[in-house]
Amino acid sequence: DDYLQERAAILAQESTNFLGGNNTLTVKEKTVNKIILEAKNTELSMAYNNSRDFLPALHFPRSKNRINKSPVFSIIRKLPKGASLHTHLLAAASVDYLIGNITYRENLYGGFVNNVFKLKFLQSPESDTRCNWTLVKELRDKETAPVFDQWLRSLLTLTETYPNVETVWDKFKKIFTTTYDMLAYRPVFEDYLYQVLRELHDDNVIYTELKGTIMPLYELDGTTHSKEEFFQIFANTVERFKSDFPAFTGAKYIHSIYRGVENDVLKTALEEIIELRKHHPDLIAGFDFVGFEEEGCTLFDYHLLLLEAGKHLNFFFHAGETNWFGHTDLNLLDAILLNTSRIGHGFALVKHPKMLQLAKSRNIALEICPISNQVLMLNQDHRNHPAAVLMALGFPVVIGNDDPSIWDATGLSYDWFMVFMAMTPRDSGLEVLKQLAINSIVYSSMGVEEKRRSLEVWEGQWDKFLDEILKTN
Ligand SMILES: O=c1[nH]cnc2c1ncn2[C@@H]1O[C@H](CO)[C@@H](O)[C@H]1O
Ligand SMILES: [Zn+2]
Repeated sequence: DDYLQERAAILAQESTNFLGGNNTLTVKEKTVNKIILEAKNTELSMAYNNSRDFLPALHFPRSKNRINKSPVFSIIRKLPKGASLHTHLLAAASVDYLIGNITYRENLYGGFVNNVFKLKFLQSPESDTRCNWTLVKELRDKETAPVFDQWLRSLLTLTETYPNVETVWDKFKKIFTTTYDMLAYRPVFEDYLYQVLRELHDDNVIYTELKGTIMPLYELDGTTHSKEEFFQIFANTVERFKSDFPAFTGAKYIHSIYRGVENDVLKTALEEIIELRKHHPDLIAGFDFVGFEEEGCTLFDYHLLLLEAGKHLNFFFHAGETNWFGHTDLNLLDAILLNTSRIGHGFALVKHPKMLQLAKSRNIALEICPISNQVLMLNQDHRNHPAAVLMALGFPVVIGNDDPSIWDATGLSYDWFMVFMAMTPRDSGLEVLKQLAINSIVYSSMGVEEKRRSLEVWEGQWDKFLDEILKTN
């Protein structure tokens, strides 16, 4: 009797501590929860004795089509997920859109610059002398569209397996080199950003924070827009989207530069973004570094500049996106000491109990991007993702999609699926999903009024979602 009591008490304690474990569900939510748990348990049971069928254990490019058929996934697609707070603008729209729409536009040229294939809009191929440009239309006609488009797809995605982290990052970086100039063409940039928001909206996401860099947007005649104009165009596009889709509450920009720049370059970049933010306080949320974390500089290398800039600027640092212990992962410590608002990935955080405690007491949320971690080779099976431990501790976690374009994904639901199926216990259901959605709004950098409105919109969607699940099950 004592034994059973003690056993039950421990289990109860663990489930209360788990992310969302304190949520009490309404009667309606409890009914929906039953439906969700039944679907979850059916899928888990099928995989239990044959873990080859456990979709989160497979490489995403191989599991994607099967996930599309999963009943749990179809519920997650419909579920109002709140926000995506970790998305890189230049890898955020689906590759289908890039290839099927943008690369079919007039005046798009392709050519090899330093052995990397680049795409760019040009009025005449002579206007850029870095290589011999050929019209994409000619390349496509020569090879036939299916062959050429398949080649492009292989260039723009990471769907194979690679020997190690270094080789996968090499290919990953090249993808951005291939598309950068193409996306910096002003009319394309506007359509592209609109499409990014569209795909999130279609996936029942209402708000996002996009990590990007200030692109010198150009016109066909070669004129380029200023940094100020870049933000104006960005802001106008977001506003246009919001007026077309009133349920979408907004998008902000997180300025992101390569983590290997010299100190003087960083100093200028920080001063510049602080200045630009004064003109666009609602759009520019803050600052981050991007790039392979083992490469370039550590946050500690930059800490003096960052301490100063931190008086005027919020940080959203990628940190601890690594399997190493004792060097790269110390970026976590500096991110915390530099007062980061959230941590991107924090894959290594569980190895540092003191930092974990600090992050929790300072209410720093962790942006987890499971599919990114798998494709970029930090782990293979999502059941081994360290975020399961963090969620078990009740640590504030939010889900991001990082670079969905690169793994031929769209929206945020695939990452939610991995978290729900592989990182939460069998009997965790709607209470955890609800908390993940609420977290994404609470830990965003929206102002008080923006948050209030987003929560209100989300609550309306949530109620509709419950009704829809009840109606169709
Ligand atoms: O998860 C990530 N960690 C670090 N850098 C990243 C990640 N995802 C994308 N980028 C980097 O961001 C830039 C595009 O905005 C690219 O340079 C890409 O390498
Ligand atoms: Zn990232």
